[in-house]
Amino acid sequence: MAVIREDDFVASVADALQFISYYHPADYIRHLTAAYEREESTAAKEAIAQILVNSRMAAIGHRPMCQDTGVVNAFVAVGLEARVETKACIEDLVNEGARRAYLDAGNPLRASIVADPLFSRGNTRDNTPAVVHTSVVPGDRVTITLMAKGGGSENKARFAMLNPSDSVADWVVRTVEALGAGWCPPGMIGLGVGGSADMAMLMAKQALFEPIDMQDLLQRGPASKEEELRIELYRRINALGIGAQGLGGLTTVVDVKLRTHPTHAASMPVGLIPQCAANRHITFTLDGDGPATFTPPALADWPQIALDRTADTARRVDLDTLTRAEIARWRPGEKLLLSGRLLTGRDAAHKRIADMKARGEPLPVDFTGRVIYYVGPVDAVGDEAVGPAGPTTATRMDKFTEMMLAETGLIAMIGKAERGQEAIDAIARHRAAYLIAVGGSAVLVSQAIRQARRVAFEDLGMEAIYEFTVEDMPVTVAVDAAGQSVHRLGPAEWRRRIAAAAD
Ligand SMILES: O=C(O)C[C@H](O)C(=O)O
Repeated sequence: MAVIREDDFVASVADALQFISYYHPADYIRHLTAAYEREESTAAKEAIAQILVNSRMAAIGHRPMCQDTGVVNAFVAVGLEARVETKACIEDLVNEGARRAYLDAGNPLRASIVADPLFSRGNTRDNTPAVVHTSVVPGDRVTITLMAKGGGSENKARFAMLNPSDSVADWVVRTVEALGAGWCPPGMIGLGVGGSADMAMLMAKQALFEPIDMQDLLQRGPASKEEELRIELYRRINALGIGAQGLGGLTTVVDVKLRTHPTHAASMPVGLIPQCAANRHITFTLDGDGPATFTPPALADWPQIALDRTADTARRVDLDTLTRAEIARWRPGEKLLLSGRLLTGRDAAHKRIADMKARGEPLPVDFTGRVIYYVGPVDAVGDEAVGPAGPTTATRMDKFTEMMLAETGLIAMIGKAERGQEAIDAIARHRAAYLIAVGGSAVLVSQAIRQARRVAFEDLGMEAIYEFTVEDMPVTVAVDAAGQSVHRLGPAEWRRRIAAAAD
């Protein structure tokens, strides 16, 4: 009987979570590189290039590839003949491993979990608790699959109870079309079909652990009806033209993964979970022979890409003297290099600002003439000004946009993904602008941040308001002062082009 020591279990979970925070799986890099080489849309190609360069920087620097270091999902399969030498339960062991990994002094990961989700939503400060699923299997080993799942892609999980005669493919394509870009394409779509409502969602999550092999599948051809469906969905989703970061382009998904299970004759449960560019998961086995070890990928797995950072192709912007007149000259799709000071703020800060305004209280920060960056950064280590600090989904801030522009003096915003009509109307009304940085390129973005200091709402942890001083921070104009949106123009154009090429 294999005897697994408690500390080997905990240390293996901690090491694995550290490992996946900075190493992308090789299959994702290979498929993303193929997408980069194929991409014809300039904006989408640049976004994929940034994700690949960022991935290499994270691997070299051992810093998180994305500032959203995720919620820990653990699937623990305990062999009936294995013995884990502990008085704790499996969930506690996973949580202890997560705590160690997220509080690691050399590479602290971001604490994103809030307790009491309905009311106080206080940050637990160590990213626990994890979501733990335990099963009992034959054998004398313990096999653990860990995933650190980002909030932006998890937010776009969907479920439908279809009729048995309905087309699952049509539902999936319609659903992905409506997701927008908050899940940070290009990535994968995990599907679970059958079982019960809860099982379909679980299978959709587990499908994302399977190897990414769409390029091989396309080459060898389908060997089953499931593989035929995967190819159909891969082609139809990419034909939507959504593209990297929703900018319009050829690749929205690099693969579609599928699990199925027998179901009731009356039912067709379908779960859909997208996986963003921060594709972090790993499986290892404990056999009583010490903690698990993890083999780093070879740097040769990453393509060598030089990003275009010359001022010839980008407008330089001084944030400290920025005026509405200057903002009015920006055009959708234009590249900007920002220098100077900006403020940060995301979900919890916006809610608190709105509540304070409603109560007539003065704000602790003056937003007049300022630009806000929607971000929750990772804490700094060594000589970093701040840790990885990529954008968060701006769409969640839409409902606060009119208030921020009308009542605080704010003149522009930076985030990722599309804005809804409510926010676009507010932007046009106030002659403001919305800029985007590339989601999933957090290390790269943080290179432009020279100084960072918390200026308000310290109790919100990573959701506090910071002031960043940036130098040549690359962004793209996503909604201009006239209310034109690249997230509408780009996908519409690439959908047309892809359809024309198919005729
Ligand atoms: O929490 C974040 O930093 C980002 C989030 O995962 C998002 O994609 O909106």
